[in-house]
Amino acid sequence: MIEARNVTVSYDDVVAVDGVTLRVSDGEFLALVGANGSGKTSLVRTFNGLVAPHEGEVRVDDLDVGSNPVAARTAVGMVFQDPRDCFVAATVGDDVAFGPENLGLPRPEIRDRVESALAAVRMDGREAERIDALSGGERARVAIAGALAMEPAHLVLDEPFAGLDAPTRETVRDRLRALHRDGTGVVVVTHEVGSVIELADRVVALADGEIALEADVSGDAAPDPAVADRLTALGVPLHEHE
Ligand SMILES: Nc1ncnc2c1ncn2[C@@H]1O[C@H](COP(=O)(O)OP(=O)(O)OP(=O)(O)O)[C@@H](O)[C@H]1O
Repeated sequence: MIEARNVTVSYDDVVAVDGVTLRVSDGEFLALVGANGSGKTSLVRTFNGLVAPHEGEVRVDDLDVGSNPVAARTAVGMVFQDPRDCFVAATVGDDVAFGPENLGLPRPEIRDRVESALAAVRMDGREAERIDALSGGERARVAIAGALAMEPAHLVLDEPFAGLDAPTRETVRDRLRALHRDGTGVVVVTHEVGSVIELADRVVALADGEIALEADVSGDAAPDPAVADRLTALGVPLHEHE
């Protein structure tokens, strides 16, 4: 479980996250939504210690993240909005293998994980390609594959659909659906609610660093109209044209 208690994150005089308390259960699929600048990225970065809360605390599997950063990063895999800085190897295959190698897994298992993670983002068979020769969308896909290959208990993806073409979006969505079905906790940070609502158990919307809406949407073919109205009012309509 990921548990943020009364978390505040500030940058100089900007309060990005303002006293948020949020629990993400094991195996839960949470859509964390909100307009640009509402604090989504800052909040999730506290989940594995990339950002330290200025107030409050974050616990993962009942361990304080600040004092157990390695455990937190193993339990909570994160894919960034801008993956440019997160590559550690020159080629696609070596980059995706890096995390599993650090877990000390046997070679065949590493190979299987890399293959499966690359297939999930429609990059199968491209292990030997250089990352610096890939397009932005392809790099985003490799970043997702790198996190998938770690098979963390919780996977946090920050705007995972940005820059992906329609078939790849569908493939990534299918993989997230399958991961959730198999028990992985998934947190998708997005301002496109419509792209994840069918997959999610719960939607939490942030506005000005605070939780403005929390709604159970599991099993709903279409969310409650009141929830849809509220999301529109918060600047994150279910459908882009609203
Ligand atoms: N490194 C930083 N330094 C200064 N201010 C920052 C920094 N990161 C975020 N902020 C500010 O904190 C607030 C929340 O930003 P954050 O990126 O967490 O929100 P967000 O909901 O993820 O937004 P977006 O969808 O645009 O990524 C914004 O006002 C933003 O400008």
